[in-house]
Amino acid sequence: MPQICPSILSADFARLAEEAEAVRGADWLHVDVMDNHFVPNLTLGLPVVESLRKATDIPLDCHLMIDNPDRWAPQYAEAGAGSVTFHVEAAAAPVRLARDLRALGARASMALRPATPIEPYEDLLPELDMLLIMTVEPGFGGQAFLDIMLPKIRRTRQLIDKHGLELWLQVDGGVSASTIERCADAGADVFVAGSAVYGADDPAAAVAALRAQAQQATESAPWVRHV
Ligand SMILES: O=C(CO)[C@@H](O)[C@H](O)COP(=O)(O)O
Repeated sequence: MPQICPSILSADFARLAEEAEAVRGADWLHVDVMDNHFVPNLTLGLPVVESLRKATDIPLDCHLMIDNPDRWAPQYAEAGAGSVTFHVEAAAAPVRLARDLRALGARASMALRPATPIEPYEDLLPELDMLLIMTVEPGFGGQAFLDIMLPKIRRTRQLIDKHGLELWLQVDGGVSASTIERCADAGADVFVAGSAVYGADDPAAAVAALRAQAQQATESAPWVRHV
């Protein structure tokens, strides 16, 4: 079943509790943490995650676009994030960090910028619960989807299948009604959508519609084994 994660980067930061309520039915609430070093934007941090955790039942999917995730990521797990994503380009010891996150009870997830290939990290995949392939340069919402990421999504799905892993494959950036089917067909099963959800008149209906589209595309996708 495809999962949809509305990104609160496109929400009204002055009304985050209401904005979480507006996407009831979403699988995860995607929380973009940016430090103005790893990416050229500054968003929110631990205190906001701690408050959001109390304000919504939707599990939090924290995407850390920050330097030194080895130091900070475990604190997001302790703050109640159900899933914590760090960037491999920023992590000093990604295996140790993934193990630390799992030990704290969070799902461990690793992200790749568009120019970072998956192949050097094949042996790390069993240490992860999710792999995030960025389909825009990280930093801002509302950017155009990078079609050139589709082969990387396909190759990653092949690696997941080759090793028989239960790893989720997430895509983030420019995911919308016009791109989600291509992502699902290539092998993604977890979809972050910011402007496509919060820019809609009815964000909860947009979540349901995106999930239905992804489900339909997944049913006929070449990577799905029908038993
Ligand atoms: O991480 C990021 C941007 O760096 C994303 O999570 C954006 O928030 C996605 O926004 P849309 O591209 O869906 O508008």
